[in-house]
Amino acid sequence: MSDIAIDALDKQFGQTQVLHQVSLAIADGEFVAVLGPSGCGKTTLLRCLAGFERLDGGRIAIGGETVSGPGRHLPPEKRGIGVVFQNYALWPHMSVAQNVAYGLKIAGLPKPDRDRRVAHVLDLVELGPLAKRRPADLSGGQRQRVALARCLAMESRVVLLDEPLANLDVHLRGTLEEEFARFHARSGATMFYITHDQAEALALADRVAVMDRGRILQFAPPQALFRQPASEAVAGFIGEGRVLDGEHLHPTGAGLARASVLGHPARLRCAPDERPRHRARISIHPGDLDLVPEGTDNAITAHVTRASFRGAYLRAEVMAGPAGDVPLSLNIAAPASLGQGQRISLALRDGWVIPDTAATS
Ligand SMILES: Nc1ncnc2c1ncn2[C@@H]1O[C@H](COP(=O)(O)OP(=O)(O)OP(=O)(O)O)[C@@H](O)[C@H]1O
Repeated sequence: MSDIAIDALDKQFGQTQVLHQVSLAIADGEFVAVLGPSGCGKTTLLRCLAGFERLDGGRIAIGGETVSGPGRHLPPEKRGIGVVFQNYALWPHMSVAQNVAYGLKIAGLPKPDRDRRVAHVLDLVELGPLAKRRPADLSGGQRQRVALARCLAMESRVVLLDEPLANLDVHLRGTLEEEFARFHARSGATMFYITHDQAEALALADRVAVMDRGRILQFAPPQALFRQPASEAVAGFIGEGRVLDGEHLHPTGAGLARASVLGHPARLRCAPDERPRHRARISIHPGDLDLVPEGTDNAITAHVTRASFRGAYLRAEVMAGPAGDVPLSLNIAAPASLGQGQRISLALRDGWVIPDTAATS
């Protein structure tokens, strides 16, 4: 088993606390992405997990065995972990096959077994014909696959990936995202994937840990982060989210509620234990707003500040609400045309009442 239990992890560099009470319970074989802005502590968390850093507090267990904790620090090579770094950390003087075989050689696997396993994993990542090439003669994507082949060859049950797609072009990123998904399906390994790119995190992971300033804000499946953000910070961070004021919130049962948003009644989703309150904060996304004919009942009025052509749809930035001072974005299916300054009417189709964590029960 290679489940990972991170419990109340603290880490500081000098006087600076970089990780605060980080706890994550990751299931065996799960694909977890850690998403957060630059400097929030993602790489430090990965390095703690890999054993490159010692903890200042808390505990990490892999497959039930404590690898870091009070009085214990298992060295990186004893953790059964494969790491794919941003630069892939390939040996420049070794061929593709030698790079993949290196760990097996150190582990003492006899040469015939080694050769067999290397040939097999190079086939899996479709690099068999390039086995004799040096890393310098490979594309970024091919180097990436060598790094993955190395994890496959070592049969790592846990694979840590540190921004593996950074520095690659958009087309290659798409192809390699599929590569990771295939690698995960094939190996069944527990994957821990660091990124600051939310599209990547949401597309790949079973669950995403959203991190900010050394703390985990929410750890949930991509859909839940998008549809039920736990806080304003997550709501504003995921999927071009906007947070609006709601008034006179009335839960109506079954996770639904009514409230006044931008001066008009709205039907919203909420937590099942949500209570009536005067004020609430509402999470919405561009897809929750529809253009409706002028004069539609309860429509929100807005004026267009910018409209841009995006191929399949038109993207509109508008100012909405009774005072025309609330910025919103929406996507309108093509063909459509909107001009700057044009007055439009909108309907709010969906929204999520952000739970009031300060509420007393
Ligand atoms: N060895 C170190 N000594 C001192 N400070 C460090 C050290 N390593 C990281 N830090 C600091 O810890 C904080 C978190 O860094 P970390 O690299 O974990 O962030 P990150 O989220 O991975 O950022 P990025 O996405 O830019 O790589 C930063 O403020 C960084 O400057």
